[in-house]
This record gives sequence, structure tokens and C-alpha cells, in this order.
Amino acid sequence: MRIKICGITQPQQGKTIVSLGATALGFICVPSSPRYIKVEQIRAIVEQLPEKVDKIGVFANATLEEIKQTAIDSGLTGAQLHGDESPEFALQLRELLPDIEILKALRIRNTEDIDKVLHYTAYIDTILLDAYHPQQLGGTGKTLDWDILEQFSPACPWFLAGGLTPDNILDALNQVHPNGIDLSSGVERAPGDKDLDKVAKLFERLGNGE
Ligand SMILES: O=C(O)c1ccccc1N[C@@H]1O[C@H](COP(=O)(O)O)[C@@H](O)[C@H]1O
Repeated sequence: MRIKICGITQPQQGKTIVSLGATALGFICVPSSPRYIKVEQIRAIVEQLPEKVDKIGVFANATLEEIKQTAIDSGLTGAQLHGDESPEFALQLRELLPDIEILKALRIRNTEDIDKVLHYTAYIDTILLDAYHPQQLGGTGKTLDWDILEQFSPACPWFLAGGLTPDNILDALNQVHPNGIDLSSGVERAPGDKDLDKVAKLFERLGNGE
């Protein structure tokens, strides 16, 4: 299973989190987020990471050009679209950046929101389901209603996100069956400052980097 730890801002924390078992790190490229990180800082972290680790930039309603430039300048391997990007936007991004993974995040309130996944699967690589929050786009620490996801099996791989922690991860995975999980505030001391004890506890619970 893929394990993405998101909201990385510090090079040493990134390296340690990978050594503990993360398969992907996420960098928040949304200027209004307290976890925002600049291109040069992402580049400095990415350069120190093993090639096999996925380096995902998280964007919300950025332009195609902004995403392209950030991806090229910082060495990202993936772009997570966490705003109101349309399926057409995802397709245009794919044409612009054919070699990077495109993840579309959807913020889920109810089963109707889950149905929106169908509109995206032909244009992206991976779906990511996050919790809905009326004021915040992400990093909210809010969990989804896992009950409505028990039978969720889209036509492309998917990540479960939203309020996951070392304490609730096994309950989540008993109920839903994603291809990957994504954690941010649940393994943090403060926004952008990861709690390495919590990250270690997460991997212990998962069976040491499984
Ligand atoms: O983390 C942020 O600040 C953020 C800002 C804007 C868009 C997405 C953001 N984070 C994403 O939120 C989810 C879940 O976070 P959490 O585990 O509930 O704290 C994750 O996919 C992050 O990439």
C-alpha cells in the first residue's frame, strides 16, 4: 500500500519519514495554507530523497502554467489537484505534463459527492478522497464518513485522506480498502512541523512500512 505523508516543509523530517517507510511525500503549494512551501525549498528537499519516493505537489485552483513551472522547477513526480479543478483541466494538465502522476482530490460530504469520481477517472491516475470542510480546502484533521466508502471501488487507484492518525488508521483500513493512505495533521506537532514519534507509531501500527 502507498503511504503519503503530506505537508512536509523540513528537509531532515522528509528524509526521516521516508526512512520510516513513507512511499510518497506531499508539498503544499497553496499560498494560503500554513503548510505552504516555496519552490526552492521543495527542490532542496526533493534532491535529498531516493528516486523511488513519489514527490507530490498539492495545488488548489492554480493555473496550468503555475503547476507546470512548479513541477519542473522543484522536481515533482506528481500533482494533486485539491481545489475545484474540472475533468477538462485535468486532461489539459495531462497533455502538458504527460510524465507526472495526476491525483484529483475530492472533498466528500455524501454519496452524491462520491459519484463525481466517475467524471475524472479517464483523465487522471489516482483519486484522493478527503473530508469536506466549509472553510478549509485541506489539512483539516476531519475524517470522512467511512461507512459510505465500504463498497467504493473506482476505475483507478485511490487514496484515503482526511483526519487519519496513528490511532484511527487500523479502524479506517478495516472498513475501507484504498490503494494508499494520506496523512498530514494527524502526524504533526504544528502545521508543517511533523511529529516523528507519531509517524513512527503510524508505521508500527501498519506493521513497519508495509
Ligand atoms: O494541508 C493543507 O494545508 C492543505 C491545504 C490546501 C489543500 C490541501 C491541503 N492538505 C491536504 O489535506 C489532506 C488531508 O489532511 P489531514 O490529514 O486531514 O490533515 C491531505 O491530502 C493533504 O494533502
